[in-house]
Amino acid sequence: MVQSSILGFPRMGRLRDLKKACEAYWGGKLSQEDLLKEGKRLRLEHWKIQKDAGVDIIPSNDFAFYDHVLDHIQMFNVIPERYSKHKLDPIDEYFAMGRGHQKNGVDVSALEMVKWFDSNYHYVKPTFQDNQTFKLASNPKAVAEFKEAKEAGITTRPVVLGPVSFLALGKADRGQSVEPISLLDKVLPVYEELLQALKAAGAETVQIDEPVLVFDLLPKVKDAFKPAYQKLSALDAKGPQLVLATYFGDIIHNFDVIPALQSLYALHVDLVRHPEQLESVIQQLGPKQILSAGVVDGRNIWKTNFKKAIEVVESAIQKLGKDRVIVATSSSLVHTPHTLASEKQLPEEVKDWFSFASEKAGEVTVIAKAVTDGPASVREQLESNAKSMQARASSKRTNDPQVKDRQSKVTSAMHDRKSPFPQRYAQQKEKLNLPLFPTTTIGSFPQTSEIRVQRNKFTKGEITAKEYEAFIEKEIQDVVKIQDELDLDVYVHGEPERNDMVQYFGERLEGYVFTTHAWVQSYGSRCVRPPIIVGDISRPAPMTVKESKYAASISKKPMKGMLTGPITCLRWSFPRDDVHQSIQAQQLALALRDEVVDLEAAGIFVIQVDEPALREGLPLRAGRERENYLSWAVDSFKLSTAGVQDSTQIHSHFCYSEFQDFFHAIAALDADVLSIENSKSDAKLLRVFVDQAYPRHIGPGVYDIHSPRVPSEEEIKGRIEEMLQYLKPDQLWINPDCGLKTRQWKETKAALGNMVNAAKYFRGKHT
Ligand SMILES: Nc1nc2c(c(=O)[nH]1)N[C@@H](CNc1ccc(C(=O)N[C@@H](CCC(=O)N[C@@H](CCC(=O)N[C@@H](CCC(=O)O)C(=O)O)C(=O)O)C(=O)O)cc1)CN2
Ligand code: MET
Ligand SMILES: [Zn+2]
Repeated sequence: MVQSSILGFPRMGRLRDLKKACEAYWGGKLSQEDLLKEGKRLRLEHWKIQKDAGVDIIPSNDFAFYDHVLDHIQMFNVIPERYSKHKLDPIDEYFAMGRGHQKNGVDVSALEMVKWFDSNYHYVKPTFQDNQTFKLASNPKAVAEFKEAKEAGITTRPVVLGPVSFLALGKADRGQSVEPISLLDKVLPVYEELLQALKAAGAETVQIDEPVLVFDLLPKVKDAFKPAYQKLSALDAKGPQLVLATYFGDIIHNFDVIPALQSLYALHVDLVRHPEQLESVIQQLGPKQILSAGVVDGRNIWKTNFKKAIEVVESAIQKLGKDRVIVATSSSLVHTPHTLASEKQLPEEVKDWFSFASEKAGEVTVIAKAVTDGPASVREQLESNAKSMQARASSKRTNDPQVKDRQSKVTSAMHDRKSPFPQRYAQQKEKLNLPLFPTTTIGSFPQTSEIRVQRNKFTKGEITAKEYEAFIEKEIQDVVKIQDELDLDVYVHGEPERNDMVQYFGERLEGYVFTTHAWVQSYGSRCVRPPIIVGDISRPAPMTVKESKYAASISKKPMKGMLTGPITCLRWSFPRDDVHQSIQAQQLALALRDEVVDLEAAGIFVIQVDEPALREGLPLRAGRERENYLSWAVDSFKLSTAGVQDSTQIHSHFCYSEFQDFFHAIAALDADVLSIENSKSDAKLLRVFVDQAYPRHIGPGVYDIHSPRVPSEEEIKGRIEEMLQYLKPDQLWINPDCGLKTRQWKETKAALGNMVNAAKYFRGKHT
C-alpha cells in the first residue's frame, strides 16, 4: 500500500487563533496556562483534520508558538547567556529570544530572524558560542508532542531539524568566531539522545529535515553528512527509522552525499519544483530505501493536477514497487492557508482552482489511493479534478490581450533613467535641499487597532467610504505632525490605508483575486494574506496618488511616495503557475510604472519602490537559473522606476542583510537611495559597498523594528560610528531597519527621537 504523508501543517488555526493567543499573552491578557492550553487545542485540531482526511503519516513537533527553529534552539539548549542568566520561565525565555524582552529590569534584544530559504517565512537563526555545548531539555518538546498525539489516539511522525541543517543555518554569535559546522561532534550525542527518547515513546519513524541539501554546500558542510548519519543510523533498534527530508530544490548536485544516506529508511524530495530529479534520485536510493515523493505543492494554493501527480508517482512505483513509495506534500504546508472552506467571497469559478492546507491533506490521500487501488477507486475525484484543470485552462479570466500587447511594445530604453547618477543627484540636491545624514523612515507607522477596526468596519459596510477616507486623512495628519515634532527630514504618509504592502496593491489591480481568511504565517504571530494572481495584470486606476498627494499638501518637508515593487508583489502573492514569473513581473512593472509617473505628476519627488523580496526570489543555487532571474528581476524594477525625471529621487528598500553575494543586483537597480536592514548584523558587511565603490546613497538600518525594545541614543550613535568606517558621510542616510507598522506609538516615538538626535550629533560633527 502506498502511504500518504504531510510534512508539516500550518500552526495558526482557522481564525489565526495562535496569533491571538500569543499576542494576548504578551499583552498580559492571557495566562501562561491558557496559552499552553490553546497550543494544545490547536495541535489536536490539526492532527484531527489530517486524520479525518485519511492521511497515513501525520507530523508532530511541526507546531511552534513562534518558530520551529527557535523550538530546536531551546530543546538543545543553544540559549545565549544573555537570555539564560535572567532565569525566566521557559516560555518567556523562548519569546525573549524570538522577539526581545524589555520588562522588569531585563533588557535583551531578539536573536536574528532571517528568511527560511526562498519563502516569506522567517526563522530564528541559531547563534553559537565558541565554547558552545548542547544539552537536551528535560521534557523535550518533540517527545512531549508525540506523546500528546498518542494519547489522543494518533500516532504521528515527529519532525526534527537535522544536525547539518541546524548548524549550517546558524551563525557564530556576535564577537564569537566558531564555525557552526565544527560543532557537529558535540551536537550529535544530543540527537542520539533525542531519537532514543522518541523511540522509547513509541515513534517508529522520524522526519529529519535536512533542507540545506538543496543548496550549493561548502565542502565542510557536505562532509558533515557522512559522520552525522552514520552515527544516527547506528542506533539501530534503539532509534526510530529516519525519513530524511529535503525541499524547495533538487539534490542532484549533492549526490556525492547520498551514499552516506542510503542506509536511512526513506528520502523525501520535492518533485513539484524539480520533477526531473526523480529518475536520478531513484538510482541513488539504497536497495531497500523508500522514496517520499513530494507531489502536492506546499508553497502554493493551486489544486494539484491529479493526472500529472499520479503519473509521477506511478513512474516511481514502476521502479521501486508500491511498498517503497510514499505520496507526500512537497514541503511543510506552513506556507499555505488553513482551509478554503472559510472563503465565502471568492468567485465560485476561481475557488474551484484552489486547494489550501486542509484540502491538500485530502489530495495526498486521493493520489495514494489512486496508485494503491487503481484510478477506478477514486474515479469521481479524478474526474472532478480534471474538470477543474480544464476550466482554469480555458477561462477568460486568465488572458488579457491588451496587457500582452503592451508587453510586446516594451523597449530596452524604457529601463534606463535619463541620466547617470551624478547628474541626477545634482538636480535632486537642489530640489530637495536635505541636510547631511538625512533622516527618514521606511514607510509604515504603527497600524493601531483603531486603524484596523475602522478598516474592518469599512470592509463590512458599517461605515461609508467617505467616513473611512476622512479617518485615513486624520491619521495622515497625525503622522505628519509627529514627524514635524521629531524633526525628521524626509516624511512618509504612514501607510494607514494599507492592510498590507502587497495585498493592498493586489486589491487594486486587475488579474488578482483575494481572500478573507487565507492567512499564512510570516514570522512569530505575524501573518499575511497573499493575494492570488489568476490572470494577466493591469492597473485600472491610480492606487496611491490620493493619499500621497494629500500628505504632501500638509507637510513642510519632502513627502516620500511609497510603492511595493514588482518582484515583491509577485513573490508575496501566490503567483500563477501557468505562465513564467518573468511575464507576471513585467506586467506588474508596467502597472507600477504608471503609478510612479502619476505620483511625480502629482508633485511627489521622492518615491520609494520597496523590493524586500528581491533577494528571497533568488534561486537557491548559483548558476544560469540565478543569472536569468536576476536579469528579469532587475529589469522589472528598472522598468517600474525609470519613467521619471532626473530630479525625482528613487529610493528602494530591502529588509535583509545578506547582500554580499547579491551586491551586483542591488547596484544594477540604479536606485538613488537604498535603505537596508543592518542593525543586527556586523557593520563589516557594509565593506562590500566600499570594495565595489558603490557611488549612490545608502541608509543601513540603525535599529531593529521587530522588537518593542527602544534603542538608546548612544547605541544608535555607536551604530552610525561603525557605519562611517565604511560609508562616506555624504552617502549615508539614517533610518530604521524597516517599516514601523508592527510597533506601538510609544516606543516608535522614543526610538525615532533617539535616532534623530544621533543623526544631529553626527551632522554637527561633520559640518
Ligand atoms: N506580505 C508581506 N510580507 C512581508 C512583510 C509585509 O509587510 N508584508 N514584511 C516582512 C515581515 N513580515 C510581516 C508580515 C506581516 C506583518 C503584519 O503586520 N501582519 C499583520 C496583518 C496585516 C493585515 O493584513 N492587516 C489587515 C487585517 C487586520 C486584521 O487582523 N483584522 C481583523 C479585524 C480587525 C481587528 O479587530 O483587528 C480580522 O480580519 O480579523 C488590516 O490591517 O486590515 C498581522 O499579522 O497582524 C508584518 C510583517 C516580510 N514579509
Ligand atoms: C517589509 S518592507 C516594508 C516596507 C514598507 N514601506 C513599510 O514600511 O512597511
Ligand atoms: Zn522592510
